[in-house]
Amino acid sequence: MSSSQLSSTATLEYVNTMGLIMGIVILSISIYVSLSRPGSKSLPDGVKPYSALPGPPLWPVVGNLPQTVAFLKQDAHAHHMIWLTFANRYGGMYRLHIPGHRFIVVSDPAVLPDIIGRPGLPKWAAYENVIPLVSKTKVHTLFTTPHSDDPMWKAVRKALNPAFSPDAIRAKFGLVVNKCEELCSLMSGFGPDKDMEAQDLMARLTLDVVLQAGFGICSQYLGDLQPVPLMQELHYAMDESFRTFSEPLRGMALKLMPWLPAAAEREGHFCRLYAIWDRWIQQMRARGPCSEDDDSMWACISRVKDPASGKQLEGDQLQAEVASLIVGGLDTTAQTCSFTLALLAAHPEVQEEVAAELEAAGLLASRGKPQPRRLTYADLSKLPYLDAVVKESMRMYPVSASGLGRCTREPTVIGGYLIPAGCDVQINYYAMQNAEANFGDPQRFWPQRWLRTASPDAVSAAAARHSRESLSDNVNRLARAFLPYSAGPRSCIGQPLAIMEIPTVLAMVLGRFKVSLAERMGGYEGIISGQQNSFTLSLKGGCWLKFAERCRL
Ligand code: HEM
Repeated sequence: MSSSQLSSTATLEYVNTMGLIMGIVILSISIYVSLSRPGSKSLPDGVKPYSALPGPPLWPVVGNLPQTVAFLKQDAHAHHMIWLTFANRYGGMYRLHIPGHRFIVVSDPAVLPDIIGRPGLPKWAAYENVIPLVSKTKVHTLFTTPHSDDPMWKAVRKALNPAFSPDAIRAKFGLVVNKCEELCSLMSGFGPDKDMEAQDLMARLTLDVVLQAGFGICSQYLGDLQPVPLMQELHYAMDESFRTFSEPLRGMALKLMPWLPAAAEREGHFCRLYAIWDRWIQQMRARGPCSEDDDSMWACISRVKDPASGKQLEGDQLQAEVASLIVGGLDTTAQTCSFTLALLAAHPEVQEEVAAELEAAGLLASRGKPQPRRLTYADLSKLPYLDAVVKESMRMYPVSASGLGRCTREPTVIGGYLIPAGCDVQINYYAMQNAEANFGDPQRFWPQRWLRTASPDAVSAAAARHSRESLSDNVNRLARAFLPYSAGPRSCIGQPLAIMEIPTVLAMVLGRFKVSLAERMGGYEGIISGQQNSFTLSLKGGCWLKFAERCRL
């Protein structure tokens, strides 16, 4: 490391440490002020004041110092686990005492209708951290627009619907199958002893699919295994944007001191990222206008007219919408596939259940049948156990772990409490889907809990507490606390593509290979301790797996 880099690192460390000390001083003052603030005087009947919300006492500092330090400094990527600990301790809606910041975390599904889709609750400011990933002029996109009554948001969402219609998704199925064939050949070539990093492989496959299916760009990232510039730049940018959020003083320091090597490095990465988006847009434009029956994402976006000017989207606005679709579909789908493979590798008995289901459908390779029949679109709806496995994996490791963030603009009743204006409200999907109140034995990877045909003794411990409820009610109750794609008007627009792509990848890979954890993962414990949350949930250090061909076992 050069001396200038060292001094840059030292400066940033100094700024962060000073920030921490200042934070503690400000915190102490604000705790004093907030404790001496009188409660709300007149409340509607049955509504409790904000101050009555349970929560960690004087969080973050007093009584929770280790977690505070972890959160503020070393391990901001682990905050989803802290939120879960608090959900189990303080219940389905609690507040955090953060200096100068009102913040509630919700994991009780009964409270969701008070938040999701409610007019007057815009997306919170944290979404703005996504903007620099997709736009150099910092324009809002479908994902970041705060209000769902925004005319531009409505126009883009409406225009994009055909790209995710059942017919459009079915039409892309063949492309996904071809990519999975390519993936299987690659795995077969590496042999059973090679450690393969599933997150990288899945991201390559997903990027090839979204670029080709959505934007007509025939990339070969899966085939050539060279570093993928978009993934390199995007992951740097995500990490950097996340740090701006978790270490605000670092972001400020980099802005105020552009001569620091770290600032120049940041600038270089973002320039390269924007150049990639630019290049792809030029490629798409070079193909000329789209035909009327083209329902690709690119064709749909190209048809959007700005409600204010009546003109088609262009420049950075167009590029940002395209980029946000690619970013939205990339790590989410890829990490879901890799978490599911890792969980199956760590639970061989569940993997064998999947194999039995695939075998019954003629989709499993074996010594006597090295080439199983080709997966069809119709097969996807006939694999209930695989579907339950995907649900269980998405329950335990929802890639959008931080869930949904909204902000109150005026005093608002949520979950029976009067929440003051200016409060950030988070439905933390990780906490909700792993909370003991919502799922029996939540730490157990147990796909059976999702099966309506499960035998009575397969009913979860939570269902046992509701002993008179039918299995079907049990599954419906679980589904209320399960929102990996979110819900309401701002739910995931790409869900139809993901729910076609994920089981296709899994059915084809598991039909050909037996998956096991590489030694370096350190067993199931390694999955639990390796999880990190920045924009999406992933495994720190990679998801290392081995793939042994079933026809050679
Ligand atoms: C496993 C796969 C996926 C998961 C778990 C997932 C999850 C989510 C969630 C939870 C949201 C709501 C976020 C919030 O309100 O904060 C969301 C929104 C969104 N997703 Fe996905 N997503 C997936 C795949 C995709 C794909 C394949 C695409 C596009 C190709 C996509 C594009 C988007 C966009 C554009 C939004 C913003 C929608 C709006 O606000 O109107 N996602 N996604």
